[in-house]
Amino acid sequence: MVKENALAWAIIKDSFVDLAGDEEHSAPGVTMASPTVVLVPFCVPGHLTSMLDAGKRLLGSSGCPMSLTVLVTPMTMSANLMSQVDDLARREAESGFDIRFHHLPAVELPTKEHGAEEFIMRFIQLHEPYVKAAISGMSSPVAAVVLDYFGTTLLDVARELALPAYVYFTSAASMLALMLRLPALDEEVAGDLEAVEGAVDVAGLPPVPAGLMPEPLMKKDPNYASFVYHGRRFMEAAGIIVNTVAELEPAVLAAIAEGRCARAPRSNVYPIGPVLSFKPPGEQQHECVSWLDAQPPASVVLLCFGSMGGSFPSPQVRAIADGLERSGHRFMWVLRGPPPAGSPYPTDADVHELLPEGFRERTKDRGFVWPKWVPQKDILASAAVGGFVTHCGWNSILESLWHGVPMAPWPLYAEQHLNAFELVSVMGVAVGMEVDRKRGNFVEAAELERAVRSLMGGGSEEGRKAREKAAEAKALCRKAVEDGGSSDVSMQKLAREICAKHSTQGCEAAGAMRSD
Ligand SMILES: COc1cc(-c2[o+]c3cc(O)cc([O-])c3cc2O[C@@H]2O[C@H](CO)[C@H](O)[C@H](O)[C@H]2O)cc(OC)c1O
Ligand SMILES: O=c1ccn([C@@H]2O[C@H](COP(=O)(O)OP(=O)(O)O)[C@@H](O)[C@H]2O)c(=O)[nH]1
Repeated sequence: MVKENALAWAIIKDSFVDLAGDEEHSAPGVTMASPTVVLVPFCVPGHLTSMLDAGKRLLGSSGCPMSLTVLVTPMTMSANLMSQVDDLARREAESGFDIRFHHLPAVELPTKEHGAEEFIMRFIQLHEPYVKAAISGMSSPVAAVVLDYFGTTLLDVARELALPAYVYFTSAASMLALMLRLPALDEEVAGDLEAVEGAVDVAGLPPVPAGLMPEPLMKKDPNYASFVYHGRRFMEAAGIIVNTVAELEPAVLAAIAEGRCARAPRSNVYPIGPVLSFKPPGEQQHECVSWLDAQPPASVVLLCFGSMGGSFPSPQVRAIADGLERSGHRFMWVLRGPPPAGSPYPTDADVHELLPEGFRERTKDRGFVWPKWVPQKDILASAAVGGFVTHCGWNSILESLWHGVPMAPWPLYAEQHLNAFELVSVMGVAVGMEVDRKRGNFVEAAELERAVRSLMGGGSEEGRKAREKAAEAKALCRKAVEDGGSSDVSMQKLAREICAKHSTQGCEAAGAMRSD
């Protein structure tokens, strides 16, 4: 089972290795004369690929010719991640988009005495001189800088260079609203949020039970302080680009725009989602997808728990197995092995060792247990999948909604309890499931059985509503990214704004860079 604080730390310990370099990869023959938008992602796959895909959409929507320059920060680079970035760079070089990857030098790691998010913030801050030097030395005029939401310290660099800076938010608008609310909430609540009884008020959301707050917000430590810091600094950005769909989170987006979350209106928020990174076509069909192809429509419940989940202690594995067996439904269960010491990422599972005796034999005609990484997007695209038991990572949620698959939320870490709350209590696209956060997010077998039955058509009103709402969400998501849809319009507005700022502020920025 994922231990939330330990997990956050492990992510960092695993990810940070010293790697230096300043190679650049770009499309052959590309000249960088057009203005460039500089992306500064948090270099873990979920953040990097999402920002890159959003950037490509920006190029596609832009009225003026623009290129992208990705500043690759080796701060979060494991050798594996590094090679993934190189693959990505190679693929992009062939994609025809005008994209350049610029590797920043490694910096000395700060001490790790506090939590993961505070560490990330300070580490990004240490990159300031390199980011500034890289931007100042670019051969193309810089139109704008786009920062990861953990990287708001770099707003200082953008200000010094007189460049418009945007924040790219890879999670839900509800989490954004909470972060914008934090500076005021911090003053209102004297002690730790975990001691708050009842609910936390976030405009645009129903009262959020305090027990569902993201883990780093529970205790007022430096880690918590980093979230308050980002929440405050979001207000300085030229705009916040959010991977969400206006029609999925209308109330919370309105509250942000009208200044009911922060102390001032935050009008330049651009919901441009869903930004989903699809792999290039042509790869061989995965075994899981082949198995699904042989199942009836909407008959299989998928259980998959994100990049860091899927490994559970044996009482939980037994409870899942019992719950699935008793539900009587078809299932595809991505069961992973425990992460190696110091890593947050699960290993391939030894299913014979992990599963209760006889379980596979008894369920072989209707169940598929897969011990490794799966192509989750392809699986959710299968007509056979009728429900998704998910850890509620925001990317997984968007992928599920894109395919109209209703969910049963099993949040594990980060902001996922808040996401789960929104799915059930606001969007209505999920059936609630009781997850005992105090017992390491334990779910009892009978509770899983109940949720799966409800989700998959056991006659419950909640399940029927979730299926109906998920189908509606699918239509909303697809419409949003079509020409003239809300996300398309939002992206065009952003592109126009960047072009307009560039033409009016270009001279000022060029002056600021030259004088450095
Ligand atoms: C949004 O609030 C939180 C996010 C995170 C968090 O931290 C993190 C750290 C890493 O070193 C690597 C990561 O991949 C990672 C991811 C992450 O959040 C997830 O990001 C996804 C986008 O890639 C998506 O938005 C998911 O919903 C997030 O859960 C950690 C955290 O507290 C520990 C947060 O409160
Ligand atoms: O076995 C897996 C586990 C995860 N994913 C993908 O990894 C991403 C997970 O991102 P999310 O925001 O849901 O959660 P996180 O892993 O950041 O907690 C999503 O795109 C999933 O489709 C996948 O393809 N196969």
